[in-house]
Amino acid sequence: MTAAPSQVLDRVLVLEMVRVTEAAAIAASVLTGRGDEKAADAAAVDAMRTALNELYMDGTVVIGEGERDEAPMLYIGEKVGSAIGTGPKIDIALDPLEGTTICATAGPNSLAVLAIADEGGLLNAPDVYMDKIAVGPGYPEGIIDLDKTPTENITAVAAAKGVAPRDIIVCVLDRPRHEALIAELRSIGCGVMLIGDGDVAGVIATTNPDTTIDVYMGSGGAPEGVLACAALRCVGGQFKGRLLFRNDDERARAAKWGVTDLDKQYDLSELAKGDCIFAATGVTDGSLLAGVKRKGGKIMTTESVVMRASSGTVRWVKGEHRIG
Ligand SMILES: O=P(O)(O)OC[C@H]1O[C@](O)(COP(=O)(O)O)[C@@H](O)[C@@H]1O
Repeated sequence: MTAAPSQVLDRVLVLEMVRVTEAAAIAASVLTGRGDEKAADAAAVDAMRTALNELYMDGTVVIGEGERDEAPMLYIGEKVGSAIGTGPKIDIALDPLEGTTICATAGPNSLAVLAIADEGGLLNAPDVYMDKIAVGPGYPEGIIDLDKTPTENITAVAAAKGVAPRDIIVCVLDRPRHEALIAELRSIGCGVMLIGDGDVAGVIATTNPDTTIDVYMGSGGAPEGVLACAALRCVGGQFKGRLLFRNDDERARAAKWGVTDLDKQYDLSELAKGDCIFAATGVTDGSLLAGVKRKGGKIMTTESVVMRASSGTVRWVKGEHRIG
């Protein structure tokens, strides 16, 4: 699926996005493996906010660290950029440290992540769970459907790939709530790759044959779902998501951010629509990106990816940063 180029998302911003995720990743990396999730997250948030405020834009955080009363920085609705009120109006979805526990325990696949789109381009997903299913590019449109059972989805994907269900690898977050899903997938012979955290990387992994992951399934954060969709818009693939609510408070939160149909099955193009840019920098090593490394005493190396939906361009960026 392609998108018409936005008149607002300046080409310059494509590369500037990397500076922002690099800054967050470097700040978090200093606390990798220190067992302090909050400190690592706070460092990433602070660095990302500072870097965002240097960009020429009138930015609005639509997916961020939470609501204003619970998150002092990068809260939903916060204005960022150096040209508030005058610059191009841009919506921002961000997760300065996706996989806080991974970072705190030096596990794989923690990332600093950012997506931008024209105003209104990203679903203002509340901080609730989302049921998700994703596949990479190359499958017939509509092959995955949350209204179908896991067995039906896997059978369809396997048939389209020309293999048996036992040849399909499904990535699932390792959570007690997924016990029945995992059991069903194993009962039809699928390989289930369990991940401890980090489903943005899990969804994106379906687009990279090297990971061997064919399908992503299960529930995770709704904001992470929108971020993953921004990436899939750029590199191809399909995604379906449905918000999951545990109580009336969560339903009210969704309504507050303009979500009217609470049971809707969202398509990729509704979660991230139009032109968008996605950027990520690895904090720890993972299937998508290498993590931040210290090279000698005063140099940090980073690996990032930045991509744009309208052009389909994917840039892999290696950075060397001199630190004080
Ligand atoms: O841990 P839960 O409650 O199952 O939530 C799943 C979500 O948590 C994560 O694994 C990590 O999120 P954080 O970075 O906020 O810790 C996400 O990738 C995923 O969407």
